Amino acid sequence: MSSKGPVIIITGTPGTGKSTHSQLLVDESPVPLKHINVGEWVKEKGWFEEFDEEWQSYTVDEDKLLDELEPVVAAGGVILDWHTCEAFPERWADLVVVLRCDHSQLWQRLEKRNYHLKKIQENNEAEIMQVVLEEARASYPPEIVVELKSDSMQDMEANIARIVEWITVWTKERAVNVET
Ligand SMILES: Nc1ncnc2c1ncn2[C@@H]1O[C@H](COP(=O)(O)OP(=O)(O)O)[C@@H](O)[C@H]1O
Repeated sequence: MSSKGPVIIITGTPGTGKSTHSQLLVDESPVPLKHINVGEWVKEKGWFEEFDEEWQSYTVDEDKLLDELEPVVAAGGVILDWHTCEAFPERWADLVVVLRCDHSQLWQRLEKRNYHLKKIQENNEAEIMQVVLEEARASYPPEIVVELKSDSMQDMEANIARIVEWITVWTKERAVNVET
């Protein structure tokens, strides 16, 4: 019997609901899951090379990040929550969830976060052009990439139920010990 839970990547444009979904999944998953907010992790550990004032973003030290994540991922039972997913090796992921959001809703969510206008525009355009979805599709096999709408609380509830169902089936198929 294996005790390894799945590795789930939750990705999407900032503000689409990755962290909120991840927290709910940690609470509702039938197997223990560890939520790694990769952006926060990078900042906490100082794994970035420079801060771009104009775009208010970091250039991440990806080699360092991947080295540190490798053993965490190998242990299984992880949610990787990040606005990009192409840096992660294909072999890591059991499921890749791409959250999508209506652009006017996204605009409001990012405004509430006090992002400056340029950053709101950049993210909103990326969402309209489905940049993260295309990136996920280019990086992982199509059967493990799932696009989910995250406009409302109802969407979120349905998404969580669906992912919990997926985890239940996945763990049963692999006879994962759910008692841990
Ligand atoms: N499906 C949803 N319906 C309503 N509000 C949502 C939904 N998903 C996220 N939110 C809200 O949008 C904001 C951004 O969510 P968050 O999970 O922090 O996004 P991300 O981690 O993708 O940046 C939060 O205030 C959250 O409560």
